Amino acid sequence: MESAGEEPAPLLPVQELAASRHGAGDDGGVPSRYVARRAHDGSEGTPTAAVPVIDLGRLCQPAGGGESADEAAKLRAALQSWGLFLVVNHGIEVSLMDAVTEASREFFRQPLVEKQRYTNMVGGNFQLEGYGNDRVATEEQVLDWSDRHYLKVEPQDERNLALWPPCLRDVLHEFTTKCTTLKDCLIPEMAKLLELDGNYFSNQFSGKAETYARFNYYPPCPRPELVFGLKPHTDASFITLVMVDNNIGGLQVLRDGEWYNVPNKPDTLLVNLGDQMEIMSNGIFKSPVHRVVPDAEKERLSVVMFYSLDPEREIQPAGKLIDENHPALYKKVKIKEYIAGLFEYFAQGKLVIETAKI
Ligand SMILES: O=C(O)CCC(=O)C(=O)O
Ligand SMILES: [Fe+2]
Repeated sequence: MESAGEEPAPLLPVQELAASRHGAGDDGGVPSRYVARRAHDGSEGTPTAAVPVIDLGRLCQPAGGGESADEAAKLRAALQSWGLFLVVNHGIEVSLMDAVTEASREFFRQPLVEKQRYTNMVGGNFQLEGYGNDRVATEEQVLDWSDRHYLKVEPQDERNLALWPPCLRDVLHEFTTKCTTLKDCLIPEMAKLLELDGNYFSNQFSGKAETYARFNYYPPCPRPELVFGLKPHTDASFITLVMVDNNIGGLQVLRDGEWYNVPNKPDTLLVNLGDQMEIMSNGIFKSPVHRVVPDAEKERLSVVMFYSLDPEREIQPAGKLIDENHPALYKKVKIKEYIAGLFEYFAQGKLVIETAKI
């Protein structure tokens, strides 16, 4: 047994683990620490989510007009139902998206010793940034069937370039710039849907607002129905952009107690709302619970950009959305403390948004 407060030893990356297992036994060689659920929990018949596809060029036309109103109506439906949507005509060249995915693949394909140069375990202590797995707090914690590389990309002067592998540097810089333009275009449209000033949310993003990039790698798993690539969670961000390897599904979203597959559409980006938006919109917009299931045969990669407000900022439901018929549903929370809470709750398989509810 571990003594209280002592962290268990770091784990082998799942990529290495997957490569060393050969499907022996009932559990296909999946170690018990990764077994999150019983087989046959109904995931075979998972329906597909009818996730709206939003044309960003039409949505963000400077003069507004009919086409833009159509897209805005679709956006409203998306934000009030699934909490996520796909974006086309998003202004990011397919060649850049492919280059980022390829660079990520190249990073994970390197020998372990190369990747360990960017490890998130420094002197036996877990660091948020870097390559590895999530923090392991207890022996009982159910582990996810994935590895990741996690980097702060904004503010630019807070980048820890020593953790940026050469193969990712230029493409990640360019991708961040493009994703931030996309986010800056989307967020005013969301404010307008709530009848808030168009700049209401944008004004909350100061120069200290933080963006993290997360490169997820999900190796094939001999028994995908027993594990999660990522456990069910909501994102603690304001908004998240996800680029998924074109050919492999696996992302699922929870709605009214039922899981749905999120469809894959080549060259699109997926946008999902985070808890910061749910809180500030007083729950009108939802931060969806989602999870990832690995594939039995194929590896899966995703690149995720988490846009968050300044860690020192406190947020609460927008005053204009509160009146006697619409009481505040969430407490005031400090971003920094909320995000720290996310990692703690995620490790325990719980949702941090519950702590913010009144
Ligand atoms: O890999 C994906 O499709 C989603 C990843 C995700 O939800 C996350 O990194 O928070
Ligand atoms: Fe997520």
